[in-house]
Amino acid sequence: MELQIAEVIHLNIYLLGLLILILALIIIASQMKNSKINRFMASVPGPVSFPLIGSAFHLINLDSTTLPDFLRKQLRHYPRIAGYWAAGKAYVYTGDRKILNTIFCSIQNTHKPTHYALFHDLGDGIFSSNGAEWRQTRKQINPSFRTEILQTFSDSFSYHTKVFLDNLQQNANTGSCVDLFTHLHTCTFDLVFENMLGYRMDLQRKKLTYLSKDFTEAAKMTFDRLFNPLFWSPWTYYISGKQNKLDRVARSLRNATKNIIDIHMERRSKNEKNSDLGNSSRFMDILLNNIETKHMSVEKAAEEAADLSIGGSITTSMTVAWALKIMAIRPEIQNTAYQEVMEVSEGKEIMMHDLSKLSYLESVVKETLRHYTVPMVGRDIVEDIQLDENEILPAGVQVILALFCLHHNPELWEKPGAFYPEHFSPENEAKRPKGSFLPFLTGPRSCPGQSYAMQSMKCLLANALLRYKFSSDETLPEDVMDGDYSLLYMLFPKSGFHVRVENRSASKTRTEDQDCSILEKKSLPHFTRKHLESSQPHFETIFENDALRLRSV
Ligand code: HEM
Repeated sequence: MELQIAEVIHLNIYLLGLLILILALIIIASQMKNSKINRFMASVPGPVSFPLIGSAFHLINLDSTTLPDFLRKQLRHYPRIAGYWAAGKAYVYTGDRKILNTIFCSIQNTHKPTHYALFHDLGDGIFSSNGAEWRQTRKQINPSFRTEILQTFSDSFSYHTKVFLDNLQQNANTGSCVDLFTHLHTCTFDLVFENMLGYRMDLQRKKLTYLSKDFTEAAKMTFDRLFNPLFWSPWTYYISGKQNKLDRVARSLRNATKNIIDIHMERRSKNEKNSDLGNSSRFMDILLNNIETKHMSVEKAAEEAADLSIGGSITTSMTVAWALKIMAIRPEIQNTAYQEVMEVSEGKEIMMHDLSKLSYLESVVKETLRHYTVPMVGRDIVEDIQLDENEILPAGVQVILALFCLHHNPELWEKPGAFYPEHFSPENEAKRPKGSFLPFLTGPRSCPGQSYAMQSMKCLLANALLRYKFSSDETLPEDVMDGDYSLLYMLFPKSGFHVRVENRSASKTRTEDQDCSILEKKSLPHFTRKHLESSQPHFETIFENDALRLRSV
């Protein structure tokens, strides 16, 4: 008996010893890791840091409207890199070209930080996913952005551009201003729904602008939440009543994408496969194939579709709205772009194959993106990155990658604060070091929709210039960084996108002459006319009911 007790005591001491050893190893490992982080943070400049709160007090006034000014000060004080401590966590902020390119191109460091989870309410798909799930989705969707697929969107671009321009006609020659944003956002929703999800919603034709308005409101709420730590907890957000509102809007977009998927699946089950639909690389086919092979639930596919519709519509519409607003304020830029479009079009509508000839217009789009694109993105560093010979960015820090600072760095841009399309003339582009302009990022987690975006934006702008002249009484600040913006994925002007629209009498374009029914018949890239007509009433009913239900809540 005594022997047994001694054995138990002996065993317990042994286990206790093992436990202490494991704990000691964990503490040493974490200290080693932290000391790496501590060493790195001590080596980079940054604001003073106090125990517990770190440098968080610097962020007290930061919100979606003060962000541009904050970024500007960062650029001035810490042009290369800065370190911040907040709530015991190390944050690194950088707008440096070399560092940005090194981080973006790192295959291991594609993780998005936890705050991206706040965007799950709007769409819980590729935009915020991480690890194996992200890798798998990304690999699968990449082919749906190939040139040969994009080329099939040509008629669809023409059709929706034409509807957008027709809708603007009621504001033409009235002398009063129209806010372009909702018009454009509804148009780019139509484009993404049709080209990516294989469904013609015709929101513009039906004047269903609520999707743009509700979604914009929900996105604004999410960005406000991002800057308000009080609302980061689901509980406080729920109690504030905001979560309910957000859910309602998000449900509307999710229902839309889920209904589109249901319609496609129904067709597939009835063997109504379009000959060029079944195994193609189009985005919707990829989702449907994944559902059929049970690699993805219908709900997950709807989330992916919602994410893509958001990412693809708000960014392109905002860029086009900015470019038109700027050309309205700066007639000399508008005239040069118009002359180029006229030469290329020879009086006809600009089609997709004409776009590569519009180099000045492309410079205008790029200069617009330089100023107003997504100003910053975040990454969690999960594996050490060698920044240069003597500098390692350690795993465990979160980085804020400030494209805004890169795009306004006086060492890279001749006139950083001016709107100057000549920054993108072939000579100036050749002089600038590689990786100075990253509106779509670079590397494995860059924007897959870059070519789609450039083509759809140029198509909208070129045809808009052919048909209308834009003007405005607003002025641009001498230094673009002095403007009043809020963060809405990109920089959104507080004054909106109000411009006057006038018909260009001398240049009646083919778009104007053309009977829309011809375009309607031409512009069905995914389905035959029969497919669209048969499904349209079904979907419209579901969607409009949703709209009514939402409005009545
Ligand atoms: C002017 C237009 C656009 C701009 C400036 C833009 C910019 C960006 C940026 C900066 C990111 C990275 C975001 C981050 O890491 O936090 C991104 C990601 C993404 N974009 Fe775009 N984008 C545009 C248009 C589009 C379009 C038209 C589509 C699709 C039709 C699209 C689809 C996506 C997707 C799916 C991602 C997530 C990629 C991933 O995480 O692997 N974007 N975009």
